[in-house]
Amino acid sequence: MLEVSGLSHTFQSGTEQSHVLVDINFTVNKGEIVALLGSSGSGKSTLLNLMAGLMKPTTGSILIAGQPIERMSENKLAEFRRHHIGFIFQSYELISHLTVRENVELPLVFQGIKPSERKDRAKALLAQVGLAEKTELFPSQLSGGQQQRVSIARSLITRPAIVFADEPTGNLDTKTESEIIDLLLNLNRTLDITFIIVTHEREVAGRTQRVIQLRDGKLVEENEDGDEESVSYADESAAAAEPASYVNVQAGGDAR
Ligand SMILES: Nc1ncnc2c1ncn2[C@@H]1O[C@H](COP(=O)(O)OP(=O)(O)OP(=O)(O)O)[C@@H](O)[C@H]1O
Repeated sequence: MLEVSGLSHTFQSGTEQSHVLVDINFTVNKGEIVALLGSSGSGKSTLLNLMAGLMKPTTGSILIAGQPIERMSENKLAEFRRHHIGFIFQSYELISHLTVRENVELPLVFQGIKPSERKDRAKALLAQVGLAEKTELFPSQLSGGQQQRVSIARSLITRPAIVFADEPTGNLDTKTESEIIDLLLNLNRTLDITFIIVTHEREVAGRTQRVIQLRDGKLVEENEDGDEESVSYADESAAAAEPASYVNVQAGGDAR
């Protein structure tokens, strides 16, 4: 489903080079739900942007559903993303003047699907995420957790091969976070869709089938047996307290 091989990424700012990702290799099978865990500056967003085809890697390859996305033209990539990749963002990214249902339908508008089918599919998915009663409301009339449910429904409406969720519970309280993770686990099981959840929270990562951990741009830990205890977090708090190793990055790079 997703195959990342020999992936490295270097940002260049003037004469400074920052090696943000170094020789990353992993495979995610169809129907898996995987947390991509790492502290701030570890390279999660860069890896996510590469896997989603939003940036080209310096070296290495990314296969999604057998297609090497790093070799695609911008147009082909945009088309590929529209059909095969779903996104869930920390800040929901809903359109405020569209209703909940219209927000969920939007990706199908771009695919030229006729209105009656769009409406049916959006309503079915909204029911599945627990919002059957809210379809004609506007996003501002919903709680944060409900807005994230809308965004989850929108990410699934095209029946994508894989969904990337970027800190999907980052703006939510602990109880709502847990409910949203329950929902993602449930959708993963019932729809057999592959999910990659980017997070810096070990509580979130601890709930997924598998954890891929990044530290300073390198893959440091893999847990494939679903056993939370076998994931080593020993250095995680120390790593979080350290400044990023790429502090020399200037101009254009946010040296965190
Ligand atoms: N466009 C860029 N130019 C230069 N350096 C960059 C650029 N984008 C990111 N970096 C650097 O790459 C490193 C990894 O950043 P990245 O955003 O991938 O980390 P992250 O794990 O997602 O962090 P966070 O959780 O804070 O979002 C950081 O040191 C960052 O400063």
